[in-house]
Amino acid sequence: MMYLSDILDGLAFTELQGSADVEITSVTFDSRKVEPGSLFVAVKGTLVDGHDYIDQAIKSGAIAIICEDLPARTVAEVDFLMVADSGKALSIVAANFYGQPSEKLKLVGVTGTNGKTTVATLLYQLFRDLGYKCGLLSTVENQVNGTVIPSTHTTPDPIELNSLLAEMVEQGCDYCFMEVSSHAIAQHRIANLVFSGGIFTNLTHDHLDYHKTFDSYLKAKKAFFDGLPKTAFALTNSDDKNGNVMLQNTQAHKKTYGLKTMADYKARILENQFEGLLLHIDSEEVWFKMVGTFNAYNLLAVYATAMLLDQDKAKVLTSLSKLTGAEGRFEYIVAPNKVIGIVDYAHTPDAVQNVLSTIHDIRKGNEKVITVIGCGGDRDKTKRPIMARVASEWSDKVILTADNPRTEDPGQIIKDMEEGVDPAFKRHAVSIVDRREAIKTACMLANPGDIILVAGKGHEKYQEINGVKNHFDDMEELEEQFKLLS
Ligand SMILES: CC(=O)N[C@H]1[C@@H](OP(=O)(O)OP(=O)(O)OC[C@H]2O[C@@H](n3ccc(=O)[nH]c3=O)[C@H](O)[C@@H]2O)O[C@H](CO)[C@@H](O)[C@@H]1O[C@H](C)C(=O)N[C@@H](C)C(=O)N[C@H](CCC(=O)O)C(=O)O
Ligand SMILES: Nc1ncnc2c1ncn2[C@@H]1O[C@H](COP(=O)(O)OP(=O)(O)OP(=O)(O)O)[C@@H](O)[C@H]1O
Ligand SMILES: N[C@H](CCC[C@H](N)C(=O)O)C(=O)O
Ligand SMILES: [Mg+2]
Repeated sequence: MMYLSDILDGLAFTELQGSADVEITSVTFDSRKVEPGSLFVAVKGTLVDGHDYIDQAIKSGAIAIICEDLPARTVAEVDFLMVADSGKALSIVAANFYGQPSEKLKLVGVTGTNGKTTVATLLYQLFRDLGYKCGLLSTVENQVNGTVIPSTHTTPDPIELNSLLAEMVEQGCDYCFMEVSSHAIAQHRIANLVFSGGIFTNLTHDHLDYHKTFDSYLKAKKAFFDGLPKTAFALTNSDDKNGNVMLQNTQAHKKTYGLKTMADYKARILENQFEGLLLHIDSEEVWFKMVGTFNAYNLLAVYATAMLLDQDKAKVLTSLSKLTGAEGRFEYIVAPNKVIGIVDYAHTPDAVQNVLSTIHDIRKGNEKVITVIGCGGDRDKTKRPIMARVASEWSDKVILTADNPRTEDPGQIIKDMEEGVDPAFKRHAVSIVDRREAIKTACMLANPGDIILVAGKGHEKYQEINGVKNHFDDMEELEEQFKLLS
């Protein structure tokens, strides 16, 4: 049994009416999920204002309301608590409601533009292999020690987040590795969690629709490190231009990793091939199954984290050398006629550049590179022409197509992309709106040995059009087409 007074610890509020001694059945910020006895937290969102749904919440049985502004009509039996920031308040009461689960395991957060899913997944796989019970919160999926729970966000909302952490504690997990998105930091989804460590991967162009400027995107990421406790470690990529900025104001133990600059944890690439990476890492030479320079960074970040968490070096390197990371990240298949198909979640200019330069570095000869790429609707429009430019400059042929159009016209998204293709590369580029047709055309154009990169959707099993998610799987499409190539 949980009383309102039990879940207000750490919350600065003014109580206007009612009594904190009411029993709370659930906490929610969505009036549609209110049930009798719920505490409803009214949050000002990006589309609508949760305060407009207070009446609805009360009708559905809410017994207490947390809000920033008092509604015109209040109800005597309902407790109203006024706070300065409902988003922050939501995180505080959610953590209290679920018994502060982040304090009961070692929680490690990964932030940065690219590489979060890869690093968090590798850590989860590594620590399970080392014998620990673990949890994972990621874009691809959430996991509680092997049990998969589908994920809808890179970082869940505070209620789902704390409820998943509580489940991990219940199942006896020692660690949880989670992605920390910039949206989550800005919306205080992670406020009030107790982290044992934070990892920074890199910062490049993304999400400017939401953060408006690169500087405010940077500040959002930095806020995660600013908020880490003294007992935590803060591990940054010292080769990234903003790597050290992240640690400027943190009180956590500062640690660095890098391939080029001075760092606490260093590695050097000895071989970079389709079959994997040979790294000189912390005085050892080890083969890994992961491909490309960007994965050398991811592997080094994971290795450094394992060291900071006091794991045995030899065991860590042996285990890491076997791992292949997350689904839909540089996954490849080979057709009977030796055409190679790669599915990769590259959906930022930097990721597209990284994956294509990796393909260039590791191809055996002069095989053609054919890239199929689109950009998501209702997301950062400014990255569209840049992604198309990078793709056309680094490919022998590029097919611009739809990604998740969401509520936008896919033809218009492709037009935005076309703007970025330099005239010198125009002859390399064609536009085919239908993604299935685009993949099919790439397969028809490929000769034995050529490489087809299908970028942007990685693990996604759907294409979202006007709020409907239709089944679509890049790898499945390639497999179908590859059956016909002999
Ligand atoms: C732009 C954005 O980030 N939106 C997120 C945000 O919603 P919001 O506050 O803007 O919601 P809103 O629709 O304006 O509603 C405001 C409030 O009114 C409430 N409401 C609304 C309607 C109603 O009938 N009753 C009601 O109570 C809502 O529950 C909400 O509390 O907070 C919600 C709860 O956490 C999120 O589900 C929602 O994610 C939307 C669906 C989304 O697409 N988010 C993406 C952009 C996102 O968060 N991506 C990041 C990063 C991706 C990455 O780089 O990996 C992620 O972490 O996944
Ligand atoms: N360390 C890295 N540096 C740059 N690019 C990377 C790095 N790791 C992965 N990538 C590229 O970015 C893509 C996405 O990787 P990943 O899913 O690990 O990133 P993410 O940060 O979780 O992305 P999201 O913001 O969507 O959650 C990969 O498919 C690859 O092309
Ligand atoms: N986590 C990223 C995913 C982008 C994936 C791409 N397929 C798209 O739909 O834009 C985002 O929310 O921006
Ligand atoms: Mg991710």
